[in-house]
Amino acid sequence: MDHSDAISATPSKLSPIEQAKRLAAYTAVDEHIRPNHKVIGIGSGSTVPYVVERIVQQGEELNKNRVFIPTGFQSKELIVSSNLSLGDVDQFPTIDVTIDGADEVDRDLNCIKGGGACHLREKVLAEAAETFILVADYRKNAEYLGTNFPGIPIEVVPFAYAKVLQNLHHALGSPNATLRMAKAKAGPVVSDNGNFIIDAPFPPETMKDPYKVMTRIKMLTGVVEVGLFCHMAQAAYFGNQDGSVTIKEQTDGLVVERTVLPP
Ligand SMILES: O=C(CO)[C@H](O)[C@H](O)COP(=O)(O)O
Repeated sequence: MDHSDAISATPSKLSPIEQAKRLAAYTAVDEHIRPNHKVIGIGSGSTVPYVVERIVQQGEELNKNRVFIPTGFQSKELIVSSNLSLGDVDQFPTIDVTIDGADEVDRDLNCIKGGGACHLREKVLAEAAETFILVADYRKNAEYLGTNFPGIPIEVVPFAYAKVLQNLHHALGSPNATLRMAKAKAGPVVSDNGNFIIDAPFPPETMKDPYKVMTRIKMLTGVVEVGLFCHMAQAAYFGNQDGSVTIKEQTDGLVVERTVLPP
């Protein structure tokens, strides 16, 4: 199977955005999930089901000897419903490859994550992985973070949320930081870890140095994890509208870009 499968399979059933997600996911799996990989981290979001779909297509023979580590409730369900073996990072603190979605990726492969409030576990699985790969559609491919996805998701322990919000508003330069509210429940979003999520937008100048802003936020007492992943990804795959895939990858300490053209 190759890149063309992601374009040809039931095209009419998928919207152009969904096709772009699937293209990215299939290409990333084809290039990074090898027969010798036995411990695989599965991220969260709407692109990741295509990652699992492609892994399942690699066949039972390969998958029967593998264990899959989820980043949260959604990916756990995905692994179980795909009849793949479930593990956890406390059993497997070293992961061969983790593939995950992203809310935005910059030219240096830094990214914003946490749109689905899963970024604590996602960062643990990214850090535990020998190789960490991002998959997304073309809308997530940006020069700088904060271009299309303005807020940085921040997981906080519930009793500290008001103090952290105040720190963000008055000391860190994010006057519009807000507590993320649930859509089908009264009150705030509660993460898989029982915590709250703050979304903190920062001015473009600040976002040009995501590592600096990440460390400043992380130093606030009450913050559990920041949805900025700096210097972690080896590559990011973006499915494009024309059926091509743009790949940004680390090569000899530099991020280089290549394109896989449609068949
Ligand atoms: O960080 C995440 C969840 O916390 C997701 O990976 C991110 O929101 C991307 O999701 P999608 O593939 O639906 O665009």
